[in-house]
Amino acid sequence: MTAGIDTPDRRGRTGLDRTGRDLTGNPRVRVRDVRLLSSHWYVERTTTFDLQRADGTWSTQERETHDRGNGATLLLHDTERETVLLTRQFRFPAYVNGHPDGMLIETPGGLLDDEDEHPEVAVRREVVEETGHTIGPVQHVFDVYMSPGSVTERVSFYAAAYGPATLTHEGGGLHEEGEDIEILELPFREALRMIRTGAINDAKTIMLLQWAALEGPFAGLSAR
Ligand SMILES: Nc1nc2c(ncn2[C@@H]2O[C@H](COP(=O)(O)OP(=O)(O)O[C@H]3O[C@H](CO)[C@@H](O)[C@H](O)[C@@H]3O)[C@@H](O)[C@H]2O)c(=O)[nH]1
Ligand SMILES: [Mg+2]
Repeated sequence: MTAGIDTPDRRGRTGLDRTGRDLTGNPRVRVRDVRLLSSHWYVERTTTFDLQRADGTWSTQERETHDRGNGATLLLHDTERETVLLTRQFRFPAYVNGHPDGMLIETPGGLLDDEDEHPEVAVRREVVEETGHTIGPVQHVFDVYMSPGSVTERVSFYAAAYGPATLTHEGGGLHEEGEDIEILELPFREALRMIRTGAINDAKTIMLLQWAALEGPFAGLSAR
């Protein structure tokens, strides 16, 4: 008996070694075996598959995947005041890999509750929890694989307006889940400058700020 396969793991999951076995979308890929390596909080697997090369010959590959589900994130913008609302929180994976203090400036967001939750529903919940703003209409921007060689996560990106009228809660994240999130309002131009200096160095945040400048709510506003 193995937790996560035939008995529930610490998060109640079973059958974790079945993921990927029934894929049929690509005739040049044949999944042979899936091994569960870990299901402590997120799920690590190694999958053996045959892959047909462009010249028609087949090779066998083994690839590890880190599966933590999918995520969603959102840029809060105030086009009148030319500001954005970002979060700041401690991120251990960045801290352990060279970030001076691990305090990352990010657009709010988080993981979907499960694979059936719509990312727009998830992003509204995360934005209220983290910033206190209950947003109106949201604009879908793009869906992105952030690290496709190893991490399965697909992140859905959105944007929405915020202002005094959307502030309904306190924000700051869920204390019972260990979240302690600062809210940071920045002039949009200042946020763009912070990408240049490295003060903002989270991928999703940079992507949304640059999208906003290129073709989003701040298109046409000079970055200087
Ligand atoms: N015990 C435990 N708790 C964890 C662990 N990893 C995360 N958590 C908890 O799980 C929750 C995750 O918070 P979310 O707001 O849902 O996710 P996030 O970490 O902010 O961001 C995720 O989504 C982003 C996309 O918007 C991603 O960019 C980011 O990498 C991450 O996947 C937090 O309460 C955190 O404390 C872990 O290893 N152990
Ligand atoms: Mg979050």
